[in-house]
Amino acid sequence: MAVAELNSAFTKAHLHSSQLSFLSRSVPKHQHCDFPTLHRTQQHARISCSVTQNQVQAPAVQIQEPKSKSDCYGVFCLTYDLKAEEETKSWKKLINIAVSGAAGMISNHLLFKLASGEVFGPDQPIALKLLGSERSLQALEGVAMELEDSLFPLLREVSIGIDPYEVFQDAEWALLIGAKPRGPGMERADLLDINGQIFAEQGRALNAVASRNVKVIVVGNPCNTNALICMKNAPNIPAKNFHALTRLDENRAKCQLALKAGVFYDKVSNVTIWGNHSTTQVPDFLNAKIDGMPVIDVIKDRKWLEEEFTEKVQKRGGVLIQKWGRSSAASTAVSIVDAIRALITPTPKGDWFSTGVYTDGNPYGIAEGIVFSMPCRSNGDGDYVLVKDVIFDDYLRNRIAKASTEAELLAEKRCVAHLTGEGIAVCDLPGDTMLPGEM
Ligand SMILES: NC(=O)C1=CN([C@@H]2O[C@H](COP(=O)(O)OP(=O)(O)OC[C@H]3O[C@@H](n4cnc5c(N)ncnc54)[C@H](OP(=O)(O)O)[C@@H]3O)[C@@H](O)[C@H]2O)C=CC1
Ligand SMILES: O=C([O-])CC(=O)C(=O)O
Repeated sequence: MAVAELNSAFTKAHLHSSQLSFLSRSVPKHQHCDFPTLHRTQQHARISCSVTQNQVQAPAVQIQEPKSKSDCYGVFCLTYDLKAEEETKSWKKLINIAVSGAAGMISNHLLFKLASGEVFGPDQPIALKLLGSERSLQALEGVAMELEDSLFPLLREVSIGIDPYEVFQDAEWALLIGAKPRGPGMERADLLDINGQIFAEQGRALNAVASRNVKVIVVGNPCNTNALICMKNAPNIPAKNFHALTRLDENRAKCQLALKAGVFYDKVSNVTIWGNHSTTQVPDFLNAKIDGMPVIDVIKDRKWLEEEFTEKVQKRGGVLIQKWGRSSAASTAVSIVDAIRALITPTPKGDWFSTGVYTDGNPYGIAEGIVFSMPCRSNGDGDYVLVKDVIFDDYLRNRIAKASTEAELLAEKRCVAHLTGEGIAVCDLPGDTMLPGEM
């Protein structure tokens, strides 16, 4: 993209959105920025340019650099004065949000929700740090351009890059979406290994450069075991900060229960997804409620609950792929928003939410050392506790054991032992179970 074009787009976007007073601008006509970065902090806005490893970059010239950043190359750093901006006075401190697979389908929905303020709130400015690869870098520039053109006042910085050690710097949230999709004929063990390598590296990068209390939500499949690998490679970050996304499954379960009961879905609460984000997951109707009443007292069709409901939720992703020709993207982005909001707002009294978290110390007797979806509550500080007051009867216990979601995760863990530092991998996966999207 030409520099002049960039300047005009960034300047226009910023002036228009926040009525900034323009302080200084210095951009040589001859230079070209392939990987532009828009930075807008409370005091400054600047455009910078990240480079790939094999690119030659002109010497950096710093212009009123507010904080030291390796990706800001002076001539591309524009500085504005935001002090006059009344509306920012009540804003909170900027937070850094890293997103991998940022040029993918899910991100294409998610990034605009994050930037709009609907996730972290109307007084929370954000910086988006987008991770791509050589293959997606050009597309990522397109994503960044669309973000600029959206004139989001709360979006203060956008940076793109392909090195997780740069992109994850100071990240307070890491939304790890990028992963290789399972192709025809590919064994689950192969997928575990290929994607496991990605999440091992990203775990190491988070460990090295992210905020010490970064919250990590792993979306890329197989997300439970990817989250485990990421966590094991980031020993300096609390294990409980790592989540595997099962909120989409919870939302799917709520929808099916509402449909069967003939109520709007806001009446459905206390739905837990137990286990793996795969077709072995156990959607829990025993503890679920409709309008405050146990689901089993409202839907008096136990056979439907045990068989049809359960299978519908387990296979919903695959049915959608058959219809759409691609996997759930918009509803996944919505569920990531739900998952974040569940951690940053107090859980409504008596309710809970599902998320895949580390099992160590769990009160349900589930094997330790795996990432397993369980019911949680939060007081809104980004942390959570496991819910103790759930009915955990023989039906549920057997279902979790017999449907082998626990055995499956334990087998996946053995299969990636080489990536978690737990010895030599032994891959004895029980059957070739599937992701919800594979049928
Ligand atoms: N947990 C859940 O509930 C759900 C999880 N998912 C999972 O989320 C992930 C992303 O889905 P979606 O955004 O739709 O997928 P897309 O195919 O649109 O994007 C995936 C991104 O992954 C990155 N990627 C990383 N490694 C590879 C590789 N080896 N080959 C190809 N691409 C790679 C690519 O970005 P780049 O080149 O920049 O690395 C790509 O943009 C998938 O793993 C999917 O299975 C989907 C729905 C629900
Ligand atoms: O398998 C996939 O890629 C999609 C997926 O996870 C889902 O729809 O739940």
